[in-house]
Amino acid sequence: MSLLTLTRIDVDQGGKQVLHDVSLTLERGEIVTFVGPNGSGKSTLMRVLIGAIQPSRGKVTRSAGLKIGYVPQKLHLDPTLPLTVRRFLSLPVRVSHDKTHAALEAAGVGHLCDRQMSDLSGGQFQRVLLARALLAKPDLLILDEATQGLDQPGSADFYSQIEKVRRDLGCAIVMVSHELHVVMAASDRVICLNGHICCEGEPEHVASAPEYRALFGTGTHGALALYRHEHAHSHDDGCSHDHTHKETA
Ligand SMILES: Nc1ncnc2c1ncn2[C@@H]1O[C@H](COP(=O)(O)OP(=O)(O)OP(=O)(O)O)[C@@H](O)[C@H]1O
Repeated sequence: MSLLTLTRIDVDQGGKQVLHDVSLTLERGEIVTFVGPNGSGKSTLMRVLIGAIQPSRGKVTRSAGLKIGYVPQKLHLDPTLPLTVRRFLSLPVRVSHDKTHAALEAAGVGHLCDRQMSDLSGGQFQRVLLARALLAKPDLLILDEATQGLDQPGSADFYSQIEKVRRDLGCAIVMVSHELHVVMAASDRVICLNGHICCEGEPEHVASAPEYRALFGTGTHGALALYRHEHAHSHDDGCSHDHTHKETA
């Protein structure tokens, strides 16, 4: 059975229709990325998936007992507050040391357990937020522009960690991002949103679709092809994704 299905949903906000006639099925273990211009309804759709917004029309069907983990864009913590990573993960509900450690390991930051939250880099902080979302062992992990503010190598590393999370834990992953070339390379399916679903499919298919090109131009297609080439290469020799920086700068 599918994890979650949206059937012909509309969402009205502030007297305006933000989403129109959106239908979507999420399967176990797939990575789906939403792209779309500013104001195209991406965050609104994530809120519908989480259950924070009810659609005005249409139907949302969730599989029984579906567990969702959410990684926000950013989280502001008072920098003067002494708070270790371990304690942060135990707020508001106390979590065992083993579970904390397993979640941090899955997010690629097992070594940061005793560090102060205020000392973490942007990339480390987002991975701790990822670990927090993994604590509940979600079937579906939702990331809403989780790499905003990270530089390009930092984002590429973060998304390669996301692929690892999917491999290790088998959860489905839904992401929103503006970093088309980086995110698309990690996705099984890309959905281009502009108030409605303009086009969807495998990354190459969407990147060459006229609807996508009308919104984003043609520039990202070359970058995507390069990234995919480099990406495959990096698995072979074990080097990092840093070289994507020079390819796409
Ligand atoms: N609570 C609300 N009340 C009124 N309008 C809203 C509300 N939430 C969202 N909107 C409007 O809905 C539209 C879609 O917003 P949303 O944040 O979902 O877009 P987005 O694609 O995530 O944008 P961005 O890429 O800039 O983050 C925007 O025009 C926004 O102003």
